[in-house]
Amino acid sequence: MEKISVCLRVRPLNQKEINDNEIIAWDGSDSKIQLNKICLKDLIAQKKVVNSLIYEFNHCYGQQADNYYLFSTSVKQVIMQSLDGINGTVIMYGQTGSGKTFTMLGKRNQEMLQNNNSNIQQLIKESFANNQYNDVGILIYSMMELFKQINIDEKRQFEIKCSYYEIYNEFIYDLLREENELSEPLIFGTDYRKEFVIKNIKEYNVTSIEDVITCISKGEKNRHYAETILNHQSSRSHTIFKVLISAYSNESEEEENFTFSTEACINFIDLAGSEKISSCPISDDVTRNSNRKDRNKESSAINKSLFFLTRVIALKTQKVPPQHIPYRNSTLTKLLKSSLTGNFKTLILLSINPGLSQYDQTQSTLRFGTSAKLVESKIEQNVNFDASYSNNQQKLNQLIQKNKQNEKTISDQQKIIDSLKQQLQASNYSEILTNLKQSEVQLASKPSVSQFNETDVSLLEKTQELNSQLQQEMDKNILLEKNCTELHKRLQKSNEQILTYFNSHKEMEQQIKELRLQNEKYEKLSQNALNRLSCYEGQPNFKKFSLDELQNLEHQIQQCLQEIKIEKQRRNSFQQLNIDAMPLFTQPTETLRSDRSSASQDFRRIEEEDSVTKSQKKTPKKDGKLLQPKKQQQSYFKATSNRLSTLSNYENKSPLLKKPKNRDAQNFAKKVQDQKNQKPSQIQNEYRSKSNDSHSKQKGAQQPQQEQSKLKNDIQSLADRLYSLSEKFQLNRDTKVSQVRKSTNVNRPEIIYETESELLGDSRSTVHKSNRSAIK
Ligand SMILES: Nc1ncnc2c1ncn2[C@@H]1O[C@H](COP(=O)(O)OP(=O)(O)OP(=O)(O)O)[C@@H](O)[C@H]1O
Repeated sequence: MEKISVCLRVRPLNQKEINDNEIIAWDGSDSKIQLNKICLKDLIAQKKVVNSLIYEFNHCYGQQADNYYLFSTSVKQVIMQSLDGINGTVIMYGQTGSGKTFTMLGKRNQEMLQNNNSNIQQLIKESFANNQYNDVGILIYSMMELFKQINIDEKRQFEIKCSYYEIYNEFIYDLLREENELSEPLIFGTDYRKEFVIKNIKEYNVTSIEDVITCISKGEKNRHYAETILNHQSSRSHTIFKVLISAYSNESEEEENFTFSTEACINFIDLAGSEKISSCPISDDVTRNSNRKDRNKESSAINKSLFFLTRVIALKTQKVPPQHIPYRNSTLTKLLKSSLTGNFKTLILLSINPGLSQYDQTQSTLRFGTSAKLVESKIEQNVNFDASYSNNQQKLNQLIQKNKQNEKTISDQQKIIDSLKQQLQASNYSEILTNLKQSEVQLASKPSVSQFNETDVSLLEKTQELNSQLQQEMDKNILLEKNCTELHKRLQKSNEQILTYFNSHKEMEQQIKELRLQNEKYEKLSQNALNRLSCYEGQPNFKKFSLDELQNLEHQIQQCLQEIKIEKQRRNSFQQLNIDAMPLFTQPTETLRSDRSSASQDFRRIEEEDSVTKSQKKTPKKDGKLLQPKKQQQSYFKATSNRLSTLSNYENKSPLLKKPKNRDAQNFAKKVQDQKNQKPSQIQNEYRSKSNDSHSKQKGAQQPQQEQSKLKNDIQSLADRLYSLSEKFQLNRDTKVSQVRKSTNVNRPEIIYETESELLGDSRSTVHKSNRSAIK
């Protein structure tokens, strides 16, 4: 047993109610609703309530909830179960103007139906696009869902039928009938289960949502509306939109030889307003234009039916329900009997106006809902095993019809043959003969009546089978096409990737080529080195190295080379210094020369003076230079002659210094360098002595010129630096070479020198070599 679901929807206040300063009386949550504190106080003061009442339902939808949300959270499950043969009923209950029709049909759909505009697809599209889910009602959303599920179900075939009728003044009217038949009320009968059924109601086959809209549209036109003050378009009848869903399984149960099928119906019931007549005043216009008696009659019929509905529910929910429940008291209860007694999944949607002024009506709706939710029903699946039989019966009828047609064709053909035969007997026309033959052939190709009966059934089955196979193949084809396009896309992507890989592969090949060349070069180098190394293999101290040792050795050599390189750079800078210093070297030579000539002149003059002094025995003149004492003169003479001899000595030893002043500076520097490389210490000494000589001569000559002394100083410092650097350079070299020798135990300077020049790319390896030997 399953309890009836009861949900509540609270509509927002409309503009008129806002203008009238209507107060919202109710606070709702997910499943509960209660009077808010301010209104509760008021009502307690008015002695309408004693304390707060909390009403609880399956779901409470607030003012913001829309139709689609309501459908998806409550109605959808009823629809889904109907596809499996479980009946369903969705009942809208509430006072007039509380939003029952709004929920059932939707805001814009309602207008659309009244304006003969049936572009439902457009409306649905727009409502989804604009998030206006109140434009369409739960009925359309349900039917949409139904068709959606049917279309994706491959194992079953469905047949959907719709009927639309109303209970007006306790009479049932078929809303889908033509206008002239509308006034004829329908009557009740009972089916084999003793359930009430409406006789002769029209059922329309529907295959799309458009078909459904056509039905509703037709019904809405015929529906009885009347204007009340509470609601401009108040429904004055209970309307029922009934949907019959029959499902046939495609897979027959071999053993039992029947086709499994289910049947279910869903009733969408929009009840008329549940208000009391007293609280439902009729507008003046209506009073003027129509019969007030009619309106009262309508209202009393509505109220009566709703009263009996409430009563039935109350009886059913008693602790011990009475054996007899008076369903027959009203048309509505008769109709709802099956929905309330069992085998129906029933959902009651209560709608309320939240205004304080509508408190009594709302309270009555809430009470109805509270008792309704206690009603239990036994839900079972409606399985119809007879459906296969009726289905087969239908097929048989079709075959019989076909046979009849074929029989007629055969008899027609026979008649033609007979007439042709007669013609043939009358004359021997070949044309007639051929016609006859053709007719006979045609006739032979047609199955006989008896044959037809047997073969046609199997043919039909085969055709169906082939059709389904064809469908399957087509589906497969579509799938394959999809896969193909997908694969094609992937292939394109892969091609692009291959192209990029190809390009990078090309680049890498080029790089590999270059690396190979380098490798070859290095291999050659290492081969050369190995060859040279092999020369030493025979030597007694030769030791074979492990890879680590060789690597270590190589590292040391690299370090040594690095230092050599630095020394080289230093030497280059010395060269540059030499070039810069060249004019300084040439200058003192010239000065020395002039010194020598002036000194020899002085010497001669002193000798002359000496001889004159000797002969005349006179005191020397007072002009300084010539008035020196003899001792001084002698020592000066001695010093000068010493200096001169040193200079000439120096000139003999260093012919380069004798070179004229305009000699090419570069050449000079180079040769100085060469000389320095050969005998650095000797040259340095010479420079020193030269410098000293020059200094002392200048002193002796008493020609203290500042410039000259500065130049001399410069030369001296340069010479010193050159000397020390050259010494240092030699020392470094020797130390390194001896270190390497020590570490390798082999005396093989050639290897180092050659490797150095090869690795540094120095074309002057021979110079280094010779230099090295010189240094050694
Ligand atoms: N949830 C809602 N949001 C906005 N407007 C609503 C809502 N519910 C109802 N309305 C408006 O309230 C008015 C009355 O609604 P509706 O006609 O659906 O009431 P009803 O309960 O069907 O009344 P009756 O029983 O008299 O037919 C309509 O103008 C409708 O647009």
